[in-house]
Amino acid sequence: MSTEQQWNEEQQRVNSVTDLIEHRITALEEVAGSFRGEVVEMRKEFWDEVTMNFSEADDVGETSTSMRQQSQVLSDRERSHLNTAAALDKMKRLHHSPYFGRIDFKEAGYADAERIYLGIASLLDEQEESFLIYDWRAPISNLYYDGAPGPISYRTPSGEISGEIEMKRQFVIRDRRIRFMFDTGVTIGDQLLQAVLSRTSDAQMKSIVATIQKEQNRIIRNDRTRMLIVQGAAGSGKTSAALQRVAYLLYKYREHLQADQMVLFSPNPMFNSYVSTVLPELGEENMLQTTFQEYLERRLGREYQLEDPFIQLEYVLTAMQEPEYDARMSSIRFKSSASFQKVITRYKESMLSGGMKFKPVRFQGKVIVDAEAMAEKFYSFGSSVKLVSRLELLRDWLLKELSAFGKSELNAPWVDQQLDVMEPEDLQRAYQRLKRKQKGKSHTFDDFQQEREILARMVVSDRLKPLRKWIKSLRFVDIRQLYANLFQDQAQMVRLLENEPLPAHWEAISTMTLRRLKLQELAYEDITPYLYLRELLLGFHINSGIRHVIIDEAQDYSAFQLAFMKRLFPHAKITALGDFNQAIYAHSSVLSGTGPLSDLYGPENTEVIELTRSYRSTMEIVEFTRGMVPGGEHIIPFNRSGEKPKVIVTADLEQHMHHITADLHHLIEQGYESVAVICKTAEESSEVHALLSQKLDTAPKLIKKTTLAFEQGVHVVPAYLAKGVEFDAVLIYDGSAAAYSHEQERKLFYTACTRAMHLLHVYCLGKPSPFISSQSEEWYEVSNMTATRVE
Ligand SMILES: Nc1ncnc2c1ncn2[C@@H]1O[C@H](COP(=O)(O)OP(=O)(O)OP(=O)(O)O)[C@@H](O)[C@H]1O
Repeated sequence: MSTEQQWNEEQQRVNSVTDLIEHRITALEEVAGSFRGEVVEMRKEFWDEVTMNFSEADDVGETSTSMRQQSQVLSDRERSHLNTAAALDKMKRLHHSPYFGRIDFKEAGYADAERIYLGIASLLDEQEESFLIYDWRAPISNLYYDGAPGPISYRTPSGEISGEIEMKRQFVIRDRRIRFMFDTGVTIGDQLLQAVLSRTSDAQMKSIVATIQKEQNRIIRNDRTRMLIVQGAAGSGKTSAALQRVAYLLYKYREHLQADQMVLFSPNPMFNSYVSTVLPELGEENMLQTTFQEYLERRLGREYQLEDPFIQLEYVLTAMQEPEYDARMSSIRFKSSASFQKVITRYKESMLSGGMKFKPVRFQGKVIVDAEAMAEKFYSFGSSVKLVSRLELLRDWLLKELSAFGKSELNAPWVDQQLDVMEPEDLQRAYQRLKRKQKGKSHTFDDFQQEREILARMVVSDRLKPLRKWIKSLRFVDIRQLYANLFQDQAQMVRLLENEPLPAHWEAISTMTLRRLKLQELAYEDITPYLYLRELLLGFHINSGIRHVIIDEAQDYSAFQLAFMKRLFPHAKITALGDFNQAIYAHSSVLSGTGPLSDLYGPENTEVIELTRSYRSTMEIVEFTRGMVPGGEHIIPFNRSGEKPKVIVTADLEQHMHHITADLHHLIEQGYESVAVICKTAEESSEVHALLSQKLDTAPKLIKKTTLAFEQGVHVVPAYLAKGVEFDAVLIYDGSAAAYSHEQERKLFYTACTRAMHLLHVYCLGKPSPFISSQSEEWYEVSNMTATRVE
């Protein structure tokens, strides 16, 4: 058959499938319209339909049954309405683009091959017997992603099916018309991928279902492993694969798994908005999205001023000249390590025999039970009783002591004073309370003495309430003092470290930690250990409803934090995605090989998948950036060409800004939709933003750590906040040796440069960074402007 004939035949199929979809849309719209009307009517009539009669006690029961039945009918109708709306939404999406792939599969034992068309949702024919379109997540669709033409098999719930793929075809169909169509081999359409990747970027991430690659498919469909680790080069599709994986799991386990049982940990709030449209685009609800910092804030933010990872990073990047710098670095490394976690675990064990610290129970400045008495009581319970049980026993004892204290205060002068100033409402409240307690028995304040006692008891009880709550929630354990103690007692720390050495600069670390604790502050590196100690002693908060945790940029979590997450989500499978070359924090973890991530659930429960092909950037950008990191030669660029990255060396700030501004003007004129000027720090970003705002017609957008939405246009952004996102063109504000030459800056520089999809210009105020100059000049073009004058 000629290509033209094939094209016509396929176009006819597109026509008839689209006709059917249109027909379904009309039918569904009718149903949806009538449902909507019905539900609105029912809501209005709700109170008429139910039998209302509250006059007699017996009728109350009848009325509530009637209301229950009526609200059941209403909620059934609403559910049907929602289902219809979802079906309609699915049809509309199919209408826009019904399918993107076809495979002809001849099952063993059958004479003819079946034509299988794949789309973002399935569609049955008019008789509801056979599939006109298969959902991309259906078992059979795996053949499309996984197999080349030839013999193959796939797994279904009822067993393995084998056969042969006779043909694999790709389409781009938009609004009833086939725009592209070609037959393809193993890799799904280099051609289509070329077309997709050459497009300009979007304010939102896109779904990649039509072009999922074989190795990405392994990530998406992996549903057995407890811990799935993906180590992937910058732009290799880790985040994309993770999101399609969520859609896949929601489809495969739709009977048991809901979107709110999955949570994504993102590097920053803006990233959340960037990825938030992918799942809805695939017809699924969004999973929960958060950042680790948000979680920490929720747990400790009321008690402490918490430093966030960005402030810590800014310190790491800018404070090299400060006297405490080396000590802080040593502190960050130590406190993020698995050894510090062990230290804290041993510390807790050691408290079985001594060392617990308590806060005295105080009332109006007066000590009711002092810390020594509490410790004495605590250790009187005997060594066989578990620590947490001892705390509970101590709590019960304290509550009794508090009751006794309350009784002894009934005649205290402050109570009299309170009684004197009692308002009539208070008296009324007291009376009501008494009545409730006595279960409706008639009661009057007939006896003055009795009345006073009742009111006094109420006054005392009200006043002691916060203290009772404080005791009940075990807040009498002095966690701050216990944490401080780790840094006050060097001999103890040496013991707890067992055979490991004290970290360098121990004394300075201690002083720094204690100083901040005193100010009610926790440095970022202290937050997780502090919380861990608290939870070890008072009991762990766990979230047992979550079934899947997806950690993006997993290399940015410390060993300690990862161990913490494991405890927090005891019933979840974990998907951790990251890139060790983008590990920009001082506490970062490695992803593959032996490391905290792979140790978390042990080798038998862990699978590591590596992605080495980079899709985001042009071949030239990948060739340039991969030279900056060790092992970069393993990163394979996707075959898409653009211009070589440019390195522009300038002599002074004026000249520097002049060239950057001219470049931005030019890029805007050329139609680049998203351009980023990437700076090193937040401070530098706001300075550059101010300068550019004066020079450009439309002020660029400054991205801060609090920025929530990612938009098109020109941005100024610190490198660490550009993590995970991408831009059509990237201008590095200053890639000079003065800005990037320390080893800890290498990965930040790499992360910044790899945000570029089509164009990368590195401006250098002075000599270029060694991460550039150590590379062969064949990978980039240099323009030295130092000798030219700005007009
Ligand atoms: N199979 C694919 N088909 C089409 N586009 C793809 C595919 N895989 C990745 N991409 C595109 O490549 C770009 C990078 O993908 P993504 O952001 O998921 O990579 P990443 O590995 O998370 O990157 P990084 O670690 O650098 O943040 C995105 O524009 C994405 O749409």
